[in-house]
Order: sequence, then C-alpha cells, then structure tokens
Amino acid sequence: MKTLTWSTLSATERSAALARPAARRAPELVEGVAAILADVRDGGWDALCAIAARIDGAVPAKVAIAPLAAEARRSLPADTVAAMELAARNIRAFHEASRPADVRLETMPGLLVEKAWRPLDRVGLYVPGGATPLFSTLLMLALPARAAGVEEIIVVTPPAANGLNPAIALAAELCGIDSIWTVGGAQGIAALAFGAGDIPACPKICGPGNAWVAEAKGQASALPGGPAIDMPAGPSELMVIADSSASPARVAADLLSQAEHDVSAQVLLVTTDDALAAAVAIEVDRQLATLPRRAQAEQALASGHSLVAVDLAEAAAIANAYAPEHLCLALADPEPLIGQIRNAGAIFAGHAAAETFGDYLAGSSHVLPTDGAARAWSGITTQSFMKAIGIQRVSAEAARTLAAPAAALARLESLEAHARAADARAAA
Ligand SMILES: NC(=O)c1ccc[n+]([C@@H]2O[C@H](COP(=O)([O-])OP(=O)(O)OC[C@H]3O[C@@H](n4cnc5c(N)ncnc54)[C@H](O)[C@@H]3O)[C@@H](O)[C@H]2O)c1
Ligand SMILES: N[C@H](CO)Cc1c[nH]c[nH+]1
Ligand SMILES: [Zn+2]
Repeated sequence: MKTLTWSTLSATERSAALARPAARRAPELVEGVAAILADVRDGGWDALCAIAARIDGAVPAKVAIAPLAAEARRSLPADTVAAMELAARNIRAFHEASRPADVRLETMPGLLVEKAWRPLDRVGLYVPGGATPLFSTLLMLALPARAAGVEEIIVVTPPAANGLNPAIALAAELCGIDSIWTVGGAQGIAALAFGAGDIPACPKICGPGNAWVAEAKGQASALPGGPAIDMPAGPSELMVIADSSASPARVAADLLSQAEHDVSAQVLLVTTDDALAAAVAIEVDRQLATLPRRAQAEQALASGHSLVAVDLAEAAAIANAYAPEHLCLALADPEPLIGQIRNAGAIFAGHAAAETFGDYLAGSSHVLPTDGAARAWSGITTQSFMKAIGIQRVSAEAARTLAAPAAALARLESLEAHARAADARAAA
C-alpha cells in the first residue's frame, strides 16, 4: 500500500486520497441499472425472468427453507451450526433490547402528545450472494426486522449452483423465514420495488450488495412512489486508525478482511507512526500471498493507501471527512478518540476488537452505510423496520387555551381555513 503524508497534501490531493473507487458508479453501470429497473417495472415477471436468466443463468424460484435447513443441519459441522446459533442469539438479544421507546408528554395541561412506534407491515430484504453467499447478512437483517415486529419478510438472493445455499437456508430458519426467492442483483431489487409475479412490491427494501445492488436501491427509491430504503450500503470499506502500539499483523489482517469482499471494496490505514505504515505494507503482502480470494483483495487494495497523520486529532479529522463504513481504532487507549468520531458506520475499539467479530456475532447489525453515507445515515437497527406515529389528545379546556394562538399563527401564514378550524374549538 502506498504511503502519503497528510500534512503535505494539497486540498485536491486530500480529496483524491479519500475518493471512493470510480467503478462503483461507472456510467455503464448506472445506465444498465436504469434499464433493468424500467424493464422489470414495465414487463413484470416475464421481463424479470429474461434478465435473471441472461445475467445469472437462472430463472427466479421460490425455494422452501425447511428441507434445505434440515440438510444444512445434517451436513455442516456441529460447531459451525452452534456458531450460527450463537450469532443469532446475540443479534436477537441486542435488537430486542434496542427497540425504540414510545414517548408521551403533556406539553401543556390537558395536551398529551405521543410518539408511538409501529412495525412496517412488509419489508423486502436483499441478501448478497454473487461472490459468496452471505448468510450472516440474512441474520443481520431479518432478526432486527423480527425484533421490530414485522410480519411479512420477503427475501431475495442470487441463485446458487443448486438453487439456494444451505447455510442461507439455515440462517433463514433461525429467523423464522419459510421461503426465499432466488433472484439477485439490480433485477432482485426491481422485483422487490415494483413486484413481479408472486413477488410482492415492498414499501421498504433493506440490505447491502455490490455496486449494482446499491445503485438499484438508490434509483428505485428516487422514483415517484418508489420504495423507502434502509441506506446506501454498497461494497465494504474499512479505515484503521493505528498508533505505534498496534500489531502490523493484526492491522493487515483487518484490512484484508474487508478487501477480500469485492474488487470495489476499499481499505485505508491512518497512522501516527510511519514505521507502522511500512510494517503493515509488508504484512499485507505476506498475508495476501496465501489468501484464497487474493485476486479480489489485490484489486481492492489498489484503491487503498496509508495516510500518515501528525497526531490522533488529525487522524480523527480524516476519519470524519471519509466517513468509513467500519472504523477500527487500533490504539493503546481508544476511549478518548471515540468521542471525536462523528462519521462512521461502526467503531471497533482497541486491539482485541476484530472487525470480523462485528461481521458475524457481536450483536449489532453489520449492514452499514458506505460511500460516505455514514455522514447522514445509520446502520440497520430495529428502528429501520419501524415508523413512528404521532398521536395528540386534547382536553376541552386545553383546546380553549390553544385556539387563539393557533388561529393567530394560521393567519400569519394566510391560511384562513386553518384559523377557523382552531376558532371552532375556542368555546369547546
Ligand atoms: N455495506 C454493507 O453493510 C455490506 C454488508 C455485506 C456485504 N456488503 C457488500 O456486498 C457485496 C456482495 O457482492 P456480491 O457481488 O458478492 O453479491 P451481490 O449479491 O451483491 O451481487 C451479485 C449480483 O450482482 C449482479 N451483477 C454482477 N455483475 C453484474 C454485471 N456486470 N451486470 C449486471 N449485473 C451484475 C448479478 O445479478 C449478481 O447475482 C460486496 O460488495 C460486499 O462488500 C456490504
Ligand atoms: N463486512 C461486511 C459488511 O461490509 C459484512 C460481512 C458479511 N460476511 C462477512 N462480512
Ligand atoms: Zn466482512
């Protein structure tokens, strides 16, 4: 990885150093996604089948979970099944504990204002499965949705060689999901957005994916009447802030863990110690040599580099400017820096906190904003699957008090009908 010293860079060089890979929004990808969305919206099931067959070599199918999950329980090692159950327990526990609370406040005597949370009726979930089937992402989406109380969960994922990967089926069973549609990419998002055949249109689509999937969610949600989405969640990103106490081998391992996801993934090291940057670069090369997904990781590493910061305050400013999906604080004492981070999808504090623990089983969702979206968006929470309804209860006495000021404000906006509706309560 190339090393750059932040304080010597011009403003243009700094923004180039923090730029996301251009391939994520290449014009042919943006146009290709628009065409897929339009075809599925206008052509329904037949168009969906034609696109899915052309891109992924299979027509979408609704796969029943029970037999495949039973097969997974028979064929997977017992400790792997136990590991998935452990992950499910932690994710369920964390999300059930983090359901948002209703608020009821008497803002004035007799005027009771409430915010009441309700689950969405139906959500569409996208589970990535192009390069490898990410069963963990199903747990990270469906368990928060269940904790929110969503009743109808529609899941799509790219087809595997034999239809559906058994590990995804096992994860589905742990989430109480009884079938999954095997359709992925932009066409999978289009099916959830507009409905196609027996796949119903969903008011909200959640889940991460590659650049095609992320672009499709963005375009579908921007259409008039289009679905809501959880967040922009595309190819994985990791920034590590490290001081001289960090282990080059662990930092390199964390960087490679995200680089192996996708050729469009991005990993960055920010360090106050230029000797560490050099040692990490050597470790990255050493570990890369034996990595099965070396080709993907190498391509991802081409968009990453090491940035040398004068101190940790500058490192925090770089992180806030970049807004990484994942931020590892490989520091002797990460606590003082945590408070300085405003923009990150998730923080992994200290040398023991492997990002991989968060990916699989710590408990919070690994579905997180990418592409700088962490400046304004959160990762998946129970709240992602809920909405709040405001309720107002007004006593007759409170109405008499409120009528005149409400009418005055309405007349200031030249909205006479509003004012009269308030006046009508003046003698309630
Ligand atoms: N941000 C997050 O929270 C998060 C979480 C998990 C995974 N991820 C990311 O999810 C992604 C998973 O990617 P993946 O590719 O393995 O699976 P995927 O399911 O996201 O995408 C695979 C699908 O993309 C479509 N596709 C691929 N190339 C295409 C092309 N040239 N034209 C048209 N369609 C094409 C195909 O339909 C294919 O089935 C990775 O980038 C990973 O980093 C992100
Ligand atoms: N790191 C990914 C989010 O960017 C999530 C994941 C799934 N499996 C392994 N990792
Ligand atoms: Zn990961």
